[in-house]
Amino acid sequence: MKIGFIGVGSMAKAMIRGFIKSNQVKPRDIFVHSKHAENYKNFSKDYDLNAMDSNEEVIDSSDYIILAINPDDVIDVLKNVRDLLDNKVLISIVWDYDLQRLEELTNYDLPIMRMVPNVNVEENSGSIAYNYNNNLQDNQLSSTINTFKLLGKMIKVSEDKINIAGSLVGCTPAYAYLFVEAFSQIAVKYGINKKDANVMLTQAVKGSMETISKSSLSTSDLIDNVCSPGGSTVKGLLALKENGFENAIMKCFDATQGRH
Ligand SMILES: NC(=O)C1=CN([C@@H]2O[C@H](COP(=O)(O)OP(=O)(O)OC[C@H]3O[C@@H](n4cnc5c(N)ncnc54)[C@H](OP(=O)(O)O)[C@@H]3O)[C@@H](O)[C@H]2O)C=CC1
Ligand SMILES: O=C(O)[C@@H]1CCC=N1
Repeated sequence: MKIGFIGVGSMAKAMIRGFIKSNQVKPRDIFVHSKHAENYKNFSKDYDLNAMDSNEEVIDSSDYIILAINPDDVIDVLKNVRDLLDNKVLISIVWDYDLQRLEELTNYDLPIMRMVPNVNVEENSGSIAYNYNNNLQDNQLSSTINTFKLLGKMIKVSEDKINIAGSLVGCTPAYAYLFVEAFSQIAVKYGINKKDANVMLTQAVKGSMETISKSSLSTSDLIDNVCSPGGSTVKGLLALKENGFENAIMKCFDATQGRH
């Protein structure tokens, strides 16, 4: 499968690194272009990709085109390439651009898949919420899913829920990093060096996520299991609640749902 990237920013780079780490996608089957030559040419050289001189050339060389640009650039970019997309599959990772808008900006026959990935795709442990329009053929769907499964878990979501799923999938890594960063800073205050604190915290968080995904217990039961009666955990938990942890999470999530 020849994969083209229009835009080679943080997310495209994470996807490309994930594809290469999987050993299932050859660097020479990846074609890239972005706005600034110094950005995409250096990256392309580092990974032995095909650096193309224009978005048009990316499309010409690829079967599956990943639109990996920011929402404000979509209208201009698609205006210039919409007539070149015949017989291609467009995969958009653009935040808050629904399938209907993408169809309006291209042509109504184009197979389009919409995805919200997260940066963990770089380590092949990402998640990708996705949906697609009716123009996508079964073989296009299965080959896309088989390829993107290399990057992590694929989760099909209806169009009316994809922004909500997108916040859960796409934004959460930053909050998880902040959670670890906040605890590691306090560990430094108590005299543990940050590197050791990060090792301990990362393993504790990773193990907890593993437990959530494998256990038959609900998350609230799992919390209860950690809280020994009269113990430290419940005191910490109540301190979190008293200081607005859950309210802060709610505000955080609401903020991610603001339209651009
Ligand atoms: N970062 C994340 O974790 C996630 C991001 N997304 C979505 O993915 C999209 C990209 O995000 P992200 O990678 O973080 O953003 P970046 O700002 O890092 O990357 C944007 C890319 O778009 C390129 N670009 C801008 N104009 C053009 C153009 N005319 N032609 C070709 N390329 C162009 C830029 O080029 P150059 O580098 O040369 O300046 C850059 O490579 C966004 O819509 C975002 O919402 C979705 C889920 C998660
Ligand atoms: O911050 C953003 O808008 C993008 C979408 C999800 C993660 N990064």
